[in-house]
Amino acid sequence: MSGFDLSGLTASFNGKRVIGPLSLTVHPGDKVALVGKSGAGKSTLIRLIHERVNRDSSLIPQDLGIVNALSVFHNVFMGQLDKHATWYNTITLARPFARDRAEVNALLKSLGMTEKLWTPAASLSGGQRQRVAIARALYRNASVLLADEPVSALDGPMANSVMTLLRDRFSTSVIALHDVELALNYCTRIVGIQDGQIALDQPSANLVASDIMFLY
Ligand SMILES: Nc1ncnc2c1ncn2[C@@H]1O[C@H](COP(=O)(O)OP(=O)(O)OP(=O)(O)O)[C@@H](O)[C@H]1O
Repeated sequence: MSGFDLSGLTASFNGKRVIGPLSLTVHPGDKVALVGKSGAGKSTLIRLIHERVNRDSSLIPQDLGIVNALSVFHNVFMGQLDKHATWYNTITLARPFARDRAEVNALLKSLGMTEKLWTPAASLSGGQRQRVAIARALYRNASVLLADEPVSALDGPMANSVMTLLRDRFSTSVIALHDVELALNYCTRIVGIQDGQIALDQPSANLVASDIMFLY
């Protein structure tokens, strides 16, 4: 699966509706940026989409989901935990296989983090932790990327290099982004969220940054 057609998406907290009901169709090859002001419902929508497409997606959540007690290697390896037998995962915990070490190392190299393979995640910086979550999503290699502010802790050049990597590695994606320029440069479709509803849905090619500002 690389596209999806979801309807009846709703979320409420304490009896207050924060998303929907809304429908979202994502075609194979769509690279969707979710934009909108803080609290508009972007993270909630990413979570709702993930609940529906789950195993077919690579997820980068806003809280990253990093396990501090584990090494960088093991955090990245978790991206494929459900693809291996239990015995394989158990052996990997103590003594990772050379093929997996090489694959994870290559991913970390593309993210400028080779020397951190065996570092405990607890001792990483915020930007390094974010890159571990990105490496985990790349390692999972699902057909769809769902990401919530995946480059918010990275400096400008690194943010651009990671967005290029994600664009090239995932043909279909939905990425919540607060940086409108990144959204326009790296995504093919802009979906604007306002008060839990879709207030804008246009190809990026038809838009400039000022067209999106009414959402903020
Ligand atoms: N666990 C929760 N309990 C109560 N309210 C919540 C919870 N999670 C989100 N909300 C509320 O739902 C609304 C949408 O939140 P959400 O995190 O989806 O927004 P967002 O667009 O991703 O914001 P940001 O850009 O700041 O991350 C907000 O009003 C928020 O306060």
